[in-house]
Amino acid sequence: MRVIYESAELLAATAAARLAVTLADAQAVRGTASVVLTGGGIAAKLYSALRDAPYRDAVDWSRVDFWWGDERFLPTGDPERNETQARAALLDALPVPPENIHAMPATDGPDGGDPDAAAARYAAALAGPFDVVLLGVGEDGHVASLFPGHPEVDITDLTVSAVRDSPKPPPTRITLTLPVLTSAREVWLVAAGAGKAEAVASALSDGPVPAARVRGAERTLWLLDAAAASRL
Ligand SMILES: O=C(O)[C@H](O)[C@@H](O)[C@H](O)[C@H](O)COP(=O)(O)O
Repeated sequence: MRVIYESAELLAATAAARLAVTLADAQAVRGTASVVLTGGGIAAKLYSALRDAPYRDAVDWSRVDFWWGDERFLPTGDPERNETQARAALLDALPVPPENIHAMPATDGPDGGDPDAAAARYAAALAGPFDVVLLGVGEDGHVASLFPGHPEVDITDLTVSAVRDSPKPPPTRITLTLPVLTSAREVWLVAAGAGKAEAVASALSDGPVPAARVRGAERTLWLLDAAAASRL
Protein backbone atom coordinates (compact mmCIF):
# COMPACT_ATOMS: atom_id res chain seq x y z
CA MET A 1 0.00 0.00 0.00
CA ARG A 2 1.14 3.55 -0.61
CA VAL A 3 -0.15 6.74 0.97
CA ILE A 4 0.78 10.18 -0.33
CA TYR A 5 0.50 13.16 1.99
CA GLU A 6 0.49 16.85 1.07
CA SER A 7 3.54 17.70 3.13
CA ALA A 8 6.46 16.14 4.99
CA GLU A 9 4.96 17.45 8.25
CA LEU A 10 1.66 15.65 7.66
CA LEU A 11 3.56 12.52 6.65
CA ALA A 12 5.61 12.63 9.87
CA ALA A 13 2.55 13.31 12.03
CA THR A 14 0.48 10.47 10.57
CA ALA A 15 3.39 8.00 10.60
CA ALA A 16 3.97 8.81 14.29
CA ALA A 17 0.31 8.15 15.07
CA ARG A 18 0.33 4.98 12.99
CA LEU A 19 3.41 3.77 14.85
CA ALA A 20 1.79 4.36 18.26
CA VAL A 21 -1.34 2.47 17.20
CA THR A 22 0.63 -0.40 15.67
CA LEU A 23 2.78 -0.83 18.78
CA ALA A 24 -0.28 -0.65 21.06
CA ASP A 25 -2.02 -3.25 18.87
CA ALA A 26 1.02 -5.53 18.99
CA GLN A 27 1.04 -5.28 22.78
CA ALA A 28 -2.68 -6.06 22.92
CA VAL A 29 -2.17 -9.16 20.77
CA ARG A 30 1.25 -10.43 21.85
CA GLY A 31 2.05 -8.56 25.07
CA THR A 32 5.17 -6.88 23.74
CA ALA A 33 6.12 -4.84 20.69
CA SER A 34 9.28 -4.15 18.72
CA VAL A 35 10.34 -1.54 16.23
CA VAL A 36 13.44 -1.10 14.11
CA LEU A 37 14.46 2.55 13.84
CA THR A 38 16.13 4.31 10.93
CA GLY A 39 18.16 7.47 10.52
CA GLY A 40 17.60 10.47 8.28
CA GLY A 41 15.62 13.67 8.10
CA ILE A 42 12.06 12.40 7.88
CA ALA A 43 12.72 9.89 10.66
CA ALA A 44 13.80 12.72 12.96
CA LYS A 45 10.52 14.53 12.23
CA LEU A 46 8.54 11.36 12.91
CA TYR A 47 10.34 10.79 16.23
CA SER A 48 9.69 14.29 17.53
CA ALA A 49 6.05 14.16 16.40
CA LEU A 50 5.62 10.99 18.46
CA ARG A 51 7.49 12.43 21.43
CA ASP A 52 5.22 15.49 21.48
CA ALA A 53 1.90 13.68 20.98
CA PRO A 54 -0.42 13.08 23.95
CA TYR A 55 -1.55 9.75 22.45
CA ARG A 56 1.92 8.34 23.00
CA ASP A 57 0.60 7.16 26.40
CA ALA A 58 -1.49 4.55 24.54
CA VAL A 59 1.74 2.54 24.30
CA ASP A 60 3.29 0.81 27.30
CA TRP A 61 6.85 1.90 26.59
CA SER A 62 8.24 -0.48 29.18
CA ARG A 63 7.23 -3.31 26.83
CA VAL A 64 8.68 -2.01 23.56
CA ASP A 65 12.04 -3.12 22.22
CA PHE A 66 13.93 -0.68 20.00
CA TRP A 67 16.43 -1.88 17.39
CA TRP A 68 18.22 -0.17 14.53
CA GLY A 69 18.22 -1.01 10.84
CA ASP A 70 21.61 0.56 10.35
CA GLU A 71 24.16 2.64 12.16
CA ARG A 72 27.04 4.89 11.32
CA PHE A 73 30.08 3.25 12.95
CA LEU A 74 31.24 6.14 15.14
CA PRO A 75 31.85 6.71 18.86
CA THR A 76 28.94 6.64 21.33
CA GLY A 77 27.17 9.98 21.46
CA ASP A 78 28.53 11.16 18.11
CA PRO A 79 25.87 13.51 16.69
CA GLU A 80 26.05 11.63 13.38
CA ARG A 81 24.96 8.34 14.93
CA ASN A 82 21.37 7.28 14.24
CA GLU A 83 21.20 6.23 17.88
CA THR A 84 22.09 9.74 19.08
CA GLN A 85 19.37 11.22 16.90
CA ALA A 86 16.69 8.78 18.06
CA ARG A 87 17.58 9.24 21.71
CA ALA A 88 17.44 13.03 21.46
CA ALA A 89 14.25 13.20 19.40
CA LEU A 90 12.32 10.42 21.13
CA LEU A 91 13.82 7.83 23.45
CA ASP A 92 15.13 10.17 26.14
CA ALA A 93 11.57 11.41 26.65
CA LEU A 94 9.97 7.97 26.99
CA PRO A 95 9.91 5.64 30.00
CA VAL A 96 11.83 2.89 28.18
CA PRO A 97 14.01 0.56 30.29
CA PRO A 98 17.60 0.98 29.09
CA GLU A 99 17.86 -2.76 28.39
CA ASN A 100 15.08 -2.44 25.78
CA ILE A 101 17.17 -0.03 23.70
CA HIS A 102 19.29 -2.23 21.47
CA ALA A 103 21.67 0.24 19.86
CA MET A 104 24.20 -1.07 17.38
CA PRO A 105 27.75 -1.10 18.76
CA ALA A 106 29.83 2.07 18.58
CA THR A 107 33.56 2.31 17.86
CA ASP A 108 34.25 2.69 21.57
CA GLY A 109 32.30 -0.50 22.33
CA PRO A 110 33.67 -3.94 23.21
CA ASP A 111 34.88 -4.58 19.66
CA GLY A 112 36.58 -1.23 19.24
CA GLY A 113 36.88 -0.14 15.62
CA ASP A 114 36.24 -3.60 14.14
CA PRO A 115 32.90 -3.34 12.29
CA ASP A 116 32.75 -7.07 11.45
CA ALA A 117 33.01 -8.05 15.12
CA ALA A 118 30.48 -5.35 16.02
CA ALA A 119 28.07 -6.66 13.35
CA ALA A 120 28.48 -10.23 14.64
CA ARG A 121 27.80 -9.04 18.19
CA TYR A 122 24.58 -7.34 17.07
CA ALA A 123 23.56 -10.43 15.11
CA ALA A 124 23.95 -12.56 18.25
CA ALA A 125 21.69 -10.18 20.20
CA LEU A 126 18.94 -9.80 17.56
CA ALA A 127 15.52 -11.05 18.57
CA GLY A 128 12.85 -10.88 15.89
CA PRO A 129 10.56 -11.03 14.14
CA PHE A 130 9.99 -7.30 14.50
CA ASP A 131 6.57 -5.72 14.43
CA VAL A 132 7.62 -2.66 12.43
CA VAL A 133 10.74 -1.81 10.46
CA LEU A 134 11.03 1.89 9.64
CA LEU A 135 13.20 2.70 6.64
CA GLY A 136 14.19 6.02 5.15
CA VAL A 137 15.01 5.92 1.45
CA GLY A 138 18.14 7.47 0.00
CA GLU A 139 18.24 9.49 -3.22
CA ASP A 140 20.08 6.55 -4.77
CA GLY A 141 17.41 4.11 -3.57
CA HIS A 142 19.33 2.74 -0.60
CA VAL A 143 17.56 1.52 2.53
CA ALA A 144 19.26 0.98 5.89
CA SER A 145 22.93 0.90 4.75
CA LEU A 146 22.22 -1.31 1.74
CA PHE A 147 23.56 0.76 -1.14
CA PRO A 148 22.97 0.05 -4.84
CA GLY A 149 25.72 -2.07 -6.34
CA HIS A 150 27.27 -2.88 -2.97
CA PRO A 151 27.69 -6.53 -1.97
CA GLU A 152 25.73 -6.27 1.29
CA VAL A 153 22.50 -6.05 -0.72
CA ASP A 154 22.88 -9.66 -1.81
CA ILE A 155 23.80 -11.18 1.54
CA THR A 156 21.60 -14.15 2.40
CA ASP A 157 23.62 -15.92 5.11
CA LEU A 158 24.02 -13.11 7.66
CA THR A 159 21.48 -11.00 9.53
CA VAL A 160 23.86 -8.11 10.20
CA SER A 161 26.80 -6.91 8.12
CA ALA A 162 29.58 -4.37 8.26
CA VAL A 163 29.61 -1.87 5.39
CA ARG A 164 32.76 -0.23 4.12
CA ASP A 165 33.10 2.49 1.48
CA SER A 166 29.54 3.72 1.92
CA PRO A 167 28.80 6.39 -0.70
CA LYS A 168 26.99 8.36 2.00
CA PRO A 169 29.30 9.44 4.86
CA PRO A 170 30.55 8.11 7.12
CA PRO A 171 32.12 5.30 5.08
CA THR A 172 31.95 2.60 7.75
CA ARG A 173 28.56 1.39 8.89
CA ILE A 174 26.64 -1.58 10.24
CA THR A 175 23.40 -2.73 8.61
CA LEU A 176 20.69 -5.33 8.91
CA THR A 177 20.49 -7.42 5.75
CA LEU A 178 17.49 -8.11 3.51
CA PRO A 179 16.64 -11.53 5.01
CA VAL A 180 16.08 -10.03 8.46
CA LEU A 181 14.44 -6.82 7.24
CA THR A 182 11.97 -8.83 5.16
CA SER A 183 11.14 -11.11 8.09
CA ALA A 184 9.45 -8.21 9.90
CA ARG A 185 5.67 -8.18 10.09
CA GLU A 186 5.48 -4.69 8.62
CA VAL A 187 8.01 -2.67 6.67
CA TRP A 188 7.32 1.05 6.30
CA LEU A 189 9.33 3.02 3.75
CA VAL A 190 9.14 6.69 4.56
CA ALA A 191 10.34 9.31 2.08
CA ALA A 192 9.88 13.05 1.66
CA GLY A 193 11.16 15.63 -0.77
CA ALA A 194 11.72 15.90 -4.52
CA GLY A 195 15.21 14.44 -4.17
CA LYS A 196 13.61 11.06 -3.45
CA ALA A 197 11.18 11.09 -6.40
CA GLU A 198 13.35 9.11 -8.79
CA ALA A 199 14.35 6.49 -6.22
CA VAL A 200 10.72 6.04 -5.15
CA ALA A 201 9.56 5.69 -8.75
CA SER A 202 12.26 3.14 -9.44
CA ALA A 203 11.49 1.10 -6.33
CA LEU A 204 7.77 1.06 -7.00
CA SER A 205 8.30 -0.13 -10.56
CA ASP A 206 10.60 -2.93 -9.38
CA GLY A 207 13.70 -1.09 -10.56
CA PRO A 208 17.25 -2.08 -9.64
CA VAL A 209 17.38 -0.24 -6.29
CA PRO A 210 17.63 -1.88 -2.85
CA ALA A 211 14.38 -0.17 -1.77
CA ALA A 212 12.53 -2.31 -4.35
CA ARG A 213 13.60 -5.49 -2.59
CA VAL A 214 12.41 -4.89 0.92
CA ARG A 215 8.95 -6.13 1.89
CA GLY A 216 7.17 -6.91 5.12
CA ALA A 217 5.91 -10.44 5.81
CA GLU A 218 2.39 -9.08 6.39
CA ARG A 219 2.50 -5.57 4.98
CA THR A 220 4.69 -3.18 3.01
CA LEU A 221 3.73 0.43 3.40
CA TRP A 222 5.08 3.35 1.40
CA LEU A 223 4.50 6.63 3.24
CA LEU A 224 5.36 9.56 0.98
CA ASP A 225 4.92 13.26 0.66
CA ALA A 226 3.70 14.73 -2.62
CA ALA A 227 7.20 15.72 -3.72
CA ALA A 228 8.64 12.24 -3.20
CA ALA A 229 5.65 10.80 -5.09
CA SER A 230 5.88 13.28 -7.95
CA ARG A 231 7.29 10.78 -10.46
CA LEU A 232 4.82 8.01 -9.79
O1 LIG B 1 22.32 6.36 8.16
C1 LIG B 1 21.50 6.79 7.40
O2 LIG B 1 21.62 7.83 6.80
C2 LIG B 1 20.27 5.99 7.17
O3 LIG B 1 19.75 5.20 8.09
C3 LIG B 1 19.73 6.01 5.80
O4 LIG B 1 19.29 4.78 5.34
C4 LIG B 1 18.64 7.06 5.71
O5 LIG B 1 17.49 6.60 6.31
C5 LIG B 1 18.36 7.47 4.29
O6 LIG B 1 19.56 7.83 3.70
C6 LIG B 1 17.39 8.63 4.19
O7 LIG B 1 17.92 9.74 4.85
P1 LIG B 1 17.30 11.20 4.69
O8 LIG B 1 15.88 11.12 5.16
O9 LIG B 1 18.13 12.10 5.57
O10 LIG B 1 17.43 11.53 3.26
